[in-house]
Amino acid sequence: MTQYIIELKNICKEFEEKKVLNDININIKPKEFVTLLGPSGCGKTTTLRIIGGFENATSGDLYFEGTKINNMPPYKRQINTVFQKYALFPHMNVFDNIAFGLKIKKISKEKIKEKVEYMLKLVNLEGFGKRKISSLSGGQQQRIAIARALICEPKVLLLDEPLGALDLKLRKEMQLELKNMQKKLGITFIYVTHDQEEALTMSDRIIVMSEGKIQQIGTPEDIYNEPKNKFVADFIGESNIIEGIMLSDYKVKIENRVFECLDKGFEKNEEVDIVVRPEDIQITKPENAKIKGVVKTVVFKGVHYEIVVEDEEKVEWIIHTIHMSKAGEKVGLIIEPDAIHVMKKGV
Ligand SMILES: Nc1ncnc2c1ncn2[C@@H]1O[C@H](COP(=O)(O)OP(=O)(O)OP(=O)(O)O)[C@@H](O)[C@H]1O
Repeated sequence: MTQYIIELKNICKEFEEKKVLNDININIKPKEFVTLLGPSGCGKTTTLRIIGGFENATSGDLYFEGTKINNMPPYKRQINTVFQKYALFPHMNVFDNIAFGLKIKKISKEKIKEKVEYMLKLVNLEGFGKRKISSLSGGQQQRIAIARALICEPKVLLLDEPLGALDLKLRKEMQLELKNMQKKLGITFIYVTHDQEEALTMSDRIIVMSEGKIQQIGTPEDIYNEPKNKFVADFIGESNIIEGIMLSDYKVKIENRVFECLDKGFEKNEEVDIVVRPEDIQITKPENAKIKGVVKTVVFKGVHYEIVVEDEEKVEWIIHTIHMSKAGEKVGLIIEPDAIHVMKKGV
Protein backbone atom coordinates (compact mmCIF):
# COMPACT_ATOMS: atom_id res chain seq x y z
CA MET A 1 0.00 0.00 0.00
CA THR A 2 1.37 3.39 -0.96
CA GLN A 3 1.51 6.23 1.54
CA TYR A 4 0.38 8.65 -1.17
CA ILE A 5 -3.16 9.58 -2.15
CA ILE A 6 -2.11 11.13 -5.48
CA GLU A 7 1.00 10.32 -7.53
CA LEU A 8 1.99 11.81 -10.87
CA LYS A 9 4.74 9.84 -12.58
CA ASN A 10 6.60 11.31 -15.56
CA ILE A 11 3.53 13.21 -16.76
CA CYS A 12 4.00 15.03 -20.10
CA LYS A 13 1.35 16.97 -21.98
CA GLU A 14 1.43 18.34 -25.48
CA PHE A 15 -1.15 20.58 -27.14
CA GLU A 16 -0.73 20.63 -30.92
CA GLU A 17 2.85 19.38 -30.56
CA LYS A 18 3.68 22.11 -28.06
CA LYS A 19 5.00 20.64 -24.83
CA VAL A 20 3.22 22.33 -21.90
CA LEU A 21 4.13 19.78 -19.20
CA ASN A 22 7.56 18.18 -19.14
CA ASP A 23 8.17 15.15 -16.91
CA ILE A 24 6.08 16.14 -13.90
CA ASN A 25 6.58 13.97 -10.81
CA ILE A 26 4.51 14.76 -7.72
CA ASN A 27 3.60 12.69 -4.63
CA ILE A 28 0.87 13.96 -2.33
CA LYS A 29 0.03 12.50 1.08
CA PRO A 30 -3.51 12.26 2.50
CA LYS A 31 -4.63 15.44 4.32
CA GLU A 32 -1.88 17.54 2.76
CA PHE A 33 -2.48 21.08 1.50
CA VAL A 34 -0.33 21.31 -1.61
CA THR A 35 -0.13 24.36 -3.85
CA LEU A 36 0.95 24.54 -7.48
CA LEU A 37 2.54 27.97 -7.83
CA GLY A 38 3.94 29.68 -10.90
CA PRO A 39 3.42 32.42 -13.46
CA SER A 40 0.60 32.44 -15.98
CA GLY A 41 0.95 29.72 -18.61
CA CYS A 42 3.41 27.54 -16.66
CA GLY A 43 1.06 24.55 -16.69
CA LYS A 44 -0.64 24.66 -13.27
CA THR A 45 -4.21 24.37 -14.53
CA THR A 46 -3.27 21.64 -17.02
CA THR A 47 -1.72 19.62 -14.16
CA LEU A 48 -4.87 20.08 -12.07
CA ARG A 49 -7.13 19.13 -15.00
CA ILE A 50 -5.16 15.92 -15.52
CA ILE A 51 -5.61 15.03 -11.82
CA GLY A 52 -9.33 15.81 -12.08
CA GLY A 53 -9.71 13.75 -15.27
CA PHE A 54 -10.74 16.66 -17.52
CA GLU A 55 -7.59 16.27 -19.61
CA ASN A 56 -5.49 13.21 -20.51
CA ALA A 57 -1.72 13.25 -20.24
CA THR A 58 0.20 12.61 -23.48
CA SER A 59 2.45 10.24 -21.51
CA GLY A 60 3.06 9.27 -17.89
CA ASP A 61 0.80 7.84 -15.20
CA LEU A 62 -1.59 9.11 -12.56
CA TYR A 63 -2.30 7.08 -9.42
CA PHE A 64 -4.99 7.46 -6.77
CA GLU A 65 -4.24 5.55 -3.55
CA GLY A 66 -1.83 3.37 -5.50
CA THR A 67 -4.24 2.52 -8.35
CA LYS A 68 -3.57 3.79 -11.86
CA ILE A 69 -6.49 6.01 -12.93
CA ASN A 70 -5.21 7.43 -16.25
CA ASN A 71 -8.47 6.66 -18.06
CA MET A 72 -11.01 6.88 -15.26
CA PRO A 73 -13.75 9.46 -16.03
CA PRO A 74 -13.95 12.48 -13.67
CA TYR A 75 -17.25 11.50 -12.04
CA LYS A 76 -15.82 8.14 -10.92
CA ARG A 77 -12.82 9.74 -9.19
CA GLN A 78 -13.13 10.61 -5.49
CA ILE A 79 -11.88 14.03 -6.51
CA ASN A 80 -13.89 17.23 -6.86
CA THR A 81 -13.01 20.66 -8.24
CA VAL A 82 -13.69 24.31 -7.38
CA PHE A 83 -13.01 26.76 -10.22
CA GLN A 84 -12.37 30.50 -10.14
CA LYS A 85 -15.71 31.12 -11.84
CA TYR A 86 -18.15 29.71 -9.35
CA ALA A 87 -20.23 27.80 -11.93
CA LEU A 88 -23.30 27.76 -9.69
CA PHE A 89 -26.79 27.17 -11.13
CA PRO A 90 -28.34 30.67 -11.23
CA HIS A 91 -31.95 29.41 -11.37
CA MET A 92 -31.62 27.32 -8.19
CA ASN A 93 -31.46 28.66 -4.64
CA VAL A 94 -28.47 28.11 -2.34
CA PHE A 95 -29.89 24.92 -0.80
CA ASP A 96 -30.52 23.26 -4.16
CA ASN A 97 -27.12 24.26 -5.48
CA ILE A 98 -25.36 22.62 -2.55
CA ALA A 99 -27.68 19.58 -2.57
CA PHE A 100 -27.22 18.95 -6.31
CA GLY A 101 -24.61 16.18 -6.08
CA LEU A 102 -26.55 14.32 -3.39
CA LYS A 103 -29.87 14.50 -5.27
CA ILE A 104 -28.24 12.79 -8.25
CA LYS A 105 -27.15 10.02 -5.88
CA LYS A 106 -30.79 9.57 -4.75
CA ILE A 107 -30.12 10.15 -1.08
CA SER A 108 -33.11 10.62 1.27
CA LYS A 109 -34.54 14.13 1.77
CA GLU A 110 -33.83 14.15 5.52
CA LYS A 111 -30.21 13.15 5.02
CA ILE A 112 -29.77 15.79 2.30
CA LYS A 113 -31.23 18.48 4.58
CA GLU A 114 -28.93 17.48 7.42
CA LYS A 115 -25.85 17.50 5.19
CA VAL A 116 -26.65 20.81 3.46
CA GLU A 117 -27.16 22.45 6.84
CA TYR A 118 -23.82 21.10 8.05
CA MET A 119 -22.17 22.48 4.92
CA LEU A 120 -23.80 25.90 5.29
CA LYS A 121 -22.48 26.04 8.84
CA LEU A 122 -19.01 24.95 7.69
CA VAL A 123 -18.80 27.79 5.15
CA ASN A 124 -20.26 30.35 7.60
CA LEU A 125 -23.55 30.82 5.73
CA GLU A 126 -26.08 29.36 8.15
CA GLY A 127 -29.64 30.36 7.25
CA PHE A 128 -28.79 31.20 3.61
CA GLY A 129 -30.53 28.11 2.13
CA LYS A 130 -33.47 29.92 0.55
CA ARG A 131 -31.45 32.82 -0.90
CA LYS A 132 -31.08 33.25 -4.65
CA ILE A 133 -27.59 32.91 -6.06
CA SER A 134 -27.85 36.36 -7.66
CA SER A 135 -28.42 37.94 -4.23
CA LEU A 136 -25.04 36.77 -2.93
CA SER A 137 -21.68 38.56 -2.99
CA GLY A 138 -18.70 37.05 -4.82
CA GLY A 139 -17.23 35.73 -1.57
CA GLN A 140 -20.53 34.15 -0.55
CA GLN A 141 -20.95 32.54 -3.98
CA GLN A 142 -17.49 31.06 -3.73
CA ARG A 143 -18.34 29.65 -0.29
CA ILE A 144 -21.41 27.98 -1.83
CA ALA A 145 -19.26 26.55 -4.63
CA ILE A 146 -16.92 25.09 -2.00
CA ALA A 147 -19.84 23.65 -0.01
CA ARG A 148 -21.21 22.09 -3.19
CA ALA A 149 -17.85 20.53 -4.02
CA LEU A 150 -17.41 19.14 -0.50
CA ILE A 151 -20.88 17.73 0.17
CA CYS A 152 -20.21 14.44 -1.63
CA GLU A 153 -17.18 13.97 0.63
CA PRO A 154 -14.42 13.73 -1.97
CA LYS A 155 -11.05 12.54 -0.70
CA VAL A 156 -9.30 15.23 -2.73
CA LEU A 157 -10.45 18.76 -3.53
CA LEU A 158 -8.84 20.59 -6.45
CA LEU A 159 -9.05 24.38 -6.29
CA ASP A 160 -8.11 26.45 -9.34
CA GLU A 161 -7.49 30.07 -8.25
CA PRO A 162 -10.73 29.95 -6.21
CA LEU A 163 -10.13 33.36 -4.64
CA GLY A 164 -8.86 35.09 -7.77
CA ALA A 165 -12.01 37.16 -8.30
CA LEU A 166 -12.21 38.50 -4.75
CA ASP A 167 -10.77 41.72 -3.37
CA LEU A 168 -7.59 41.56 -1.29
CA LYS A 169 -9.21 41.81 2.17
CA LEU A 170 -11.81 39.14 1.47
CA ARG A 171 -9.17 36.96 -0.16
CA LYS A 172 -7.05 37.05 2.99
CA GLU A 173 -10.06 36.16 5.16
CA MET A 174 -11.05 33.29 2.86
CA GLN A 175 -7.46 31.98 2.79
CA LEU A 176 -7.60 31.39 6.54
CA GLU A 177 -11.14 30.00 6.37
CA LEU A 178 -10.19 27.53 3.65
CA LYS A 179 -7.13 26.40 5.57
CA ASN A 180 -9.21 25.85 8.73
CA MET A 181 -11.87 24.01 6.76
CA GLN A 182 -9.26 21.73 5.21
CA LYS A 183 -7.78 20.91 8.63
CA LYS A 184 -11.20 20.26 10.15
CA LEU A 185 -12.35 17.95 7.34
CA GLY A 186 -9.00 16.23 6.85
CA ILE A 187 -9.37 16.35 3.04
CA THR A 188 -6.39 16.64 0.70
CA PHE A 189 -6.42 20.04 -1.02
CA ILE A 190 -4.51 20.69 -4.26
CA TYR A 191 -4.57 24.42 -4.86
CA VAL A 192 -3.51 26.48 -7.88
CA THR A 193 -2.39 30.07 -7.60
CA HIS A 194 0.06 32.52 -9.12
CA ASP A 195 0.10 34.50 -5.85
CA GLN A 196 3.21 33.62 -3.85
CA GLU A 197 1.89 35.15 -0.63
CA GLU A 198 -1.27 33.05 -0.85
CA ALA A 199 0.84 29.93 -1.39
CA LEU A 200 3.11 30.74 1.57
CA THR A 201 0.12 31.40 3.88
CA MET A 202 -1.91 28.30 3.14
CA SER A 203 0.27 25.40 2.06
CA ASP A 204 1.92 22.47 3.78
CA ARG A 205 4.05 22.14 0.64
CA ILE A 206 4.49 24.30 -2.44
CA ILE A 207 5.34 23.08 -5.94
CA VAL A 208 6.95 25.91 -7.90
CA MET A 209 6.53 25.55 -11.66
CA SER A 210 7.85 27.40 -14.68
CA GLU A 211 7.46 26.61 -18.38
CA GLY A 212 5.95 23.18 -17.81
CA LYS A 213 8.64 22.03 -15.38
CA ILE A 214 8.84 21.71 -11.62
CA GLN A 215 11.50 24.04 -10.25
CA GLN A 216 11.24 23.12 -6.58
CA ILE A 217 9.01 21.23 -4.14
CA GLY A 218 9.18 22.10 -0.45
CA THR A 219 7.58 23.59 2.63
CA PRO A 220 6.92 27.36 2.52
CA GLU A 221 9.98 27.83 4.77
CA ASP A 222 12.21 25.72 2.47
CA ILE A 223 11.09 27.56 -0.62
CA TYR A 224 11.54 30.99 0.95
CA ASN A 225 14.78 30.38 2.83
CA GLU A 226 16.47 27.88 0.52
CA PRO A 227 15.33 28.63 -3.04
CA LYS A 228 16.92 26.15 -5.39
CA ASN A 229 17.59 28.57 -8.20
CA LYS A 230 17.26 32.14 -9.42
CA PHE A 231 13.73 31.60 -10.77
CA VAL A 232 12.37 30.40 -7.41
CA ALA A 233 14.21 33.11 -5.45
CA ASP A 234 12.83 35.78 -7.75
CA PHE A 235 9.28 34.42 -7.81
CA ILE A 236 8.98 33.95 -4.04
CA GLY A 237 9.26 37.29 -2.34
CA GLU A 238 11.42 40.24 -3.14
CA SER A 239 15.12 39.49 -3.40
CA ASN A 240 18.53 40.79 -4.22
CA ILE A 241 19.81 38.31 -6.80
CA ILE A 242 23.46 38.83 -7.65
CA GLU A 243 26.09 36.87 -9.53
CA GLY A 244 29.18 35.71 -7.70
CA ILE A 245 32.04 33.23 -7.60
CA MET A 246 32.35 30.53 -4.96
CA LEU A 247 36.06 30.73 -4.04
CA SER A 248 35.94 27.79 -1.63
CA ASP A 249 33.55 26.36 0.97
CA TYR A 250 31.99 29.24 2.96
CA LYS A 251 33.61 32.00 0.83
CA VAL A 252 31.88 33.77 -2.04
CA LYS A 253 33.17 36.70 -4.08
CA ILE A 254 30.77 39.44 -5.16
CA GLU A 255 32.34 42.19 -7.31
CA ASN A 256 35.86 42.09 -5.82
CA ARG A 257 34.77 41.50 -2.24
CA VAL A 258 34.82 38.24 -0.36
CA PHE A 259 31.81 37.41 1.84
CA GLU A 260 31.52 34.68 4.45
CA CYS A 261 28.55 32.41 3.89
CA LEU A 262 27.19 29.10 5.19
CA ASP A 263 27.22 27.33 1.81
CA LYS A 264 29.60 24.60 0.72
CA GLY A 265 29.97 21.81 -1.80
CA PHE A 266 30.50 23.95 -4.90
CA GLU A 267 33.39 23.60 -7.36
CA LYS A 268 36.36 25.88 -6.71
CA ASN A 269 35.68 29.19 -8.52
CA GLU A 270 32.21 28.04 -9.63
CA GLU A 271 30.00 30.83 -10.97
CA VAL A 272 26.87 31.04 -8.82
CA ASP A 273 23.74 33.10 -8.19
CA ILE A 274 23.37 34.60 -4.74
CA VAL A 275 20.16 35.65 -3.05
CA VAL A 276 19.92 38.05 -0.12
CA ARG A 277 16.46 38.93 1.21
CA PRO A 278 15.88 42.69 1.67
CA GLU A 279 14.93 42.23 5.34
CA ASP A 280 18.26 40.50 6.04
CA ILE A 281 20.47 43.53 5.30
CA GLN A 282 21.17 45.91 8.16
CA ILE A 283 21.95 49.58 7.68
CA THR A 284 24.59 51.18 9.87
CA LYS A 285 27.09 54.06 9.81
CA PRO A 286 29.65 53.78 6.97
CA GLU A 287 32.56 53.51 9.42
CA ASN A 288 30.98 50.41 11.03
CA ALA A 289 30.70 48.32 7.87
CA LYS A 290 32.81 46.74 5.15
CA ILE A 291 30.25 47.61 2.47
CA LYS A 292 29.77 51.33 2.04
CA GLY A 293 27.28 52.98 -0.26
CA VAL A 294 24.88 55.80 -0.96
CA VAL A 295 21.07 55.73 -0.56
CA LYS A 296 19.50 56.22 -3.98
CA THR A 297 15.77 55.91 -3.24
CA VAL A 298 13.49 55.60 -0.22
CA VAL A 299 9.89 54.40 -0.55
CA PHE A 300 7.48 54.09 2.37
CA LYS A 301 5.67 50.71 2.15
CA GLY A 302 3.38 50.88 5.17
CA VAL A 303 5.15 48.50 7.54
CA HIS A 304 8.69 49.32 6.42
CA TYR A 305 10.75 51.52 4.14
CA GLU A 306 12.18 50.09 0.96
CA ILE A 307 15.58 51.60 0.37
CA VAL A 308 17.92 51.12 -2.56
CA VAL A 309 21.62 51.55 -1.79
CA GLU A 310 24.35 51.60 -4.43
CA ASP A 311 27.64 50.38 -3.00
CA GLU A 312 31.19 51.33 -4.01
CA GLU A 313 31.32 48.49 -6.56
CA LYS A 314 28.09 49.76 -8.19
CA VAL A 315 26.02 46.83 -6.82
CA GLU A 316 22.46 47.94 -5.95
CA TRP A 317 20.91 46.46 -2.81
CA ILE A 318 17.20 46.57 -1.98
CA ILE A 319 16.76 46.82 1.79
CA HIS A 320 13.65 46.68 3.96
CA THR A 321 14.07 48.56 7.21
CA ILE A 322 11.95 50.36 9.78
CA HIS A 323 14.55 53.14 10.00
CA MET A 324 14.12 56.20 7.83
CA SER A 325 16.98 57.28 5.51
CA LYS A 326 17.32 60.04 2.97
CA ALA A 327 18.39 59.86 -0.65
CA GLY A 328 22.07 60.85 -0.89
CA GLU A 329 22.89 59.67 2.64
CA LYS A 330 26.13 57.68 3.04
CA VAL A 331 25.52 54.37 4.81
CA GLY A 332 27.21 51.08 5.68
CA LEU A 333 25.60 47.69 5.03
CA ILE A 334 25.97 44.60 7.19
CA ILE A 335 25.17 41.25 5.59
CA GLU A 336 25.71 38.36 8.01
CA PRO A 337 26.85 34.96 6.63
CA ASP A 338 23.42 33.40 7.26
CA ALA A 339 21.74 36.09 5.14
CA ILE A 340 23.63 34.94 2.05
CA HIS A 341 22.18 32.01 0.16
CA VAL A 342 24.26 30.61 -2.70
CA MET A 343 22.50 28.79 -5.59
CA LYS A 344 23.74 26.77 -8.53
CA LYS A 345 23.37 28.51 -11.88
CA GLY A 346 20.79 27.32 -14.40
CA VAL A 347 19.24 24.43 -12.43
N1 LIG B 1 -6.80 23.25 -24.68
C1 LIG B 1 -5.62 23.81 -24.98
N2 LIG B 1 -5.16 23.88 -26.25
C2 LIG B 1 -3.98 24.41 -26.55
N3 LIG B 1 -3.13 24.95 -25.64
C3 LIG B 1 -3.51 24.93 -24.36
C4 LIG B 1 -4.78 24.36 -23.94
N4 LIG B 1 -4.88 24.47 -22.60
C5 LIG B 1 -3.74 25.08 -22.19
N5 LIG B 1 -2.93 25.36 -23.23
C6 LIG B 1 -1.59 25.99 -23.15
O1 LIG B 1 -0.82 25.28 -22.20
C7 LIG B 1 0.01 26.16 -21.47
C8 LIG B 1 -0.22 25.96 -19.98
O2 LIG B 1 -1.52 26.43 -19.66
P1 LIG B 1 -2.16 26.35 -18.19
O3 LIG B 1 -3.54 26.89 -18.27
O4 LIG B 1 -1.96 25.00 -17.67
O5 LIG B 1 -1.22 27.35 -17.41
P2 LIG B 1 -1.44 28.04 -15.99
O6 LIG B 1 -0.13 27.98 -15.32
O7 LIG B 1 -2.59 27.43 -15.29
O8 LIG B 1 -1.77 29.53 -16.40
P3 LIG B 1 -2.90 30.56 -15.82
O9 LIG B 1 -2.42 30.93 -14.45
O10 LIG B 1 -2.82 31.68 -16.79
O11 LIG B 1 -4.19 29.82 -15.83
C9 LIG B 1 -0.29 27.56 -21.97
O12 LIG B 1 0.69 27.90 -22.92
C10 LIG B 1 -1.65 27.41 -22.61
O13 LIG B 1 -1.83 28.35 -23.65
